[in-house]
Amino acid sequence: MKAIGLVKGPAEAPHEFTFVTPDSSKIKSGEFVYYLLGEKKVICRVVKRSPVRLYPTLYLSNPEIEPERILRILGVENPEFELYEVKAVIMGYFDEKLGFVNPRIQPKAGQKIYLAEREVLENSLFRKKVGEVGSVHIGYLLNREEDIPVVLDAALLTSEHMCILASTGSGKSYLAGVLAEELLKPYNSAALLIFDPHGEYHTLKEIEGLKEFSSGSYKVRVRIYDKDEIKIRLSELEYEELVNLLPELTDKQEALLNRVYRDLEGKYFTSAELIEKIYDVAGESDKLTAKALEWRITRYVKNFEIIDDNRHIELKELLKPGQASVLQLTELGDREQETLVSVLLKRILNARINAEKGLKGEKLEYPVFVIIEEAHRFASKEARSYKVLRTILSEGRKFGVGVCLISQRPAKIDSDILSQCMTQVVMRIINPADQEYIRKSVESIGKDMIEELPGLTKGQALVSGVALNAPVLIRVRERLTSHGGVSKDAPKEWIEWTKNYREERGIRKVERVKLFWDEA
Ligand SMILES: Nc1ncnc2c1ncn2[C@@H]1O[C@H](COP(=O)(O)OP(=O)(O)OP(=O)(O)O)[C@@H](O)[C@H]1O
Repeated sequence: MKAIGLVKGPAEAPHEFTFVTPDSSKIKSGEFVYYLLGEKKVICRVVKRSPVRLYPTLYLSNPEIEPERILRILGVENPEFELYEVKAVIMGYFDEKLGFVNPRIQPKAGQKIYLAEREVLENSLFRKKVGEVGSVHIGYLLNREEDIPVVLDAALLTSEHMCILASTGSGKSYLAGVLAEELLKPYNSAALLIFDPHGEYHTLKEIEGLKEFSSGSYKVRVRIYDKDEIKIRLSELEYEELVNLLPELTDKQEALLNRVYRDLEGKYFTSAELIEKIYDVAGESDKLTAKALEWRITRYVKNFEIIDDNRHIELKELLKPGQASVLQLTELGDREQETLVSVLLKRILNARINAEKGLKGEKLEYPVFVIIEEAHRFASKEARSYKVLRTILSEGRKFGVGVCLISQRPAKIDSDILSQCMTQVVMRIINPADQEYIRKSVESIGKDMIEELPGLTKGQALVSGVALNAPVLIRVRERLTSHGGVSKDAPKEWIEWTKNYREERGIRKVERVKLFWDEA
């Protein structure tokens, strides 16, 4: 146990203090240190480091001569000339039952500060150990060169919802892939659904051949659903969802459709039956309105390929423990995507409620976890899927429907929804409006932590919330499967395309015809 600094005194807030440390201790923001209170180690998080003594400018005037040499020439024994003042926030000593307990006693001036050892961090910051049942190993502590695993509690992560927020290209979907891998390990065996608007998650299929994902009778499965397999039944659409698909309805048409829908609610019907019912209810007096509705239903609803009279995705096929289902939305339009998310999530929530309450109807007997990429498109107030997402975020935990929202535009996600994500993973965010929005919507992220966000690089993140005991900065672990969202190498693809094009057409390099003067 080697001291790295000495306490200088209290800082602005009662739970903060400063200590002085030489540059060699390499203490950075986000690091964990402690002071002793009797036997107890009171753990503190470093939030700021500012220089108190630097080399005089004159010592730095010749790049060929190191300032330490000048000091030695001047007879200064200790070459640790640069000193830093570090602000630390007291988290408390760790108690197995209570978590961090703030002793409300500041360290005394001159008291020694120690760097928190690996064991101290592993036992206090995380609720789980790597490989334990219900553990999610997403990476390592950022500030340490040695690999200190960052492990989240899968139960809290999946039931209390989570979000991954970052500017584009920061590594959100890479991290979501790590999360999916962890949840599909035998010690979690999750029932996982991924809404994948950019086709980035098909590579998870590689899991099926990896030894890390099989144990005894456990065999993991990854199902990729493309456009042709994604179907929702017409009769599963709520009235508003159907109206949203039919542009420019007149008041009269809406009123007629509404009446028909009230009669059909909860029943299974085809588009022909819906149209027949419209004519029935309209009678002779409203035949023209019925005709206009028939025309719209035939033209617009039938145009949506995902809407089918009979077929729909079976929930029990889609969601099973030890299986990830990836819904590839790449070829679907925005309206189709939102309608799909809305209808499917509603069915999933109802199936969970039915199972938990022993009600009739479709049931899912186990909790499920849903990853939603591009969440700002589905969770903004204007989105068709907003209502169901808000319900799931506020009530889903009671019924075992957990959600992970991933977005590069957090400010577009409704704040009520975002504030229900109890574990937050925030990566590099440059836009100040997004930073401010996160600070306001996410309680556990303080101002000092927000300041870290622009300085993070690809694959680094701030993780906070219920799935661990204290916020930490991490570097994301390497994926076991390849990442499906790798940025395009355009020149490589252009060269490849040109080569194939020439080969397909038998275009060979034309040798220049030799002319008589070439011979000369
Ligand atoms: N932890 C990591 N280790 C190694 N490479 C990474 C890591 N995180 C991201 N990358 C690489 O960085 C690139 C961008 O990552 P990713 O696709 O996850 O970003 P993103 O935030 O999801 O971007 P977008 O918003 O555009 O979807 C990819 O090529 C990926 O392979």
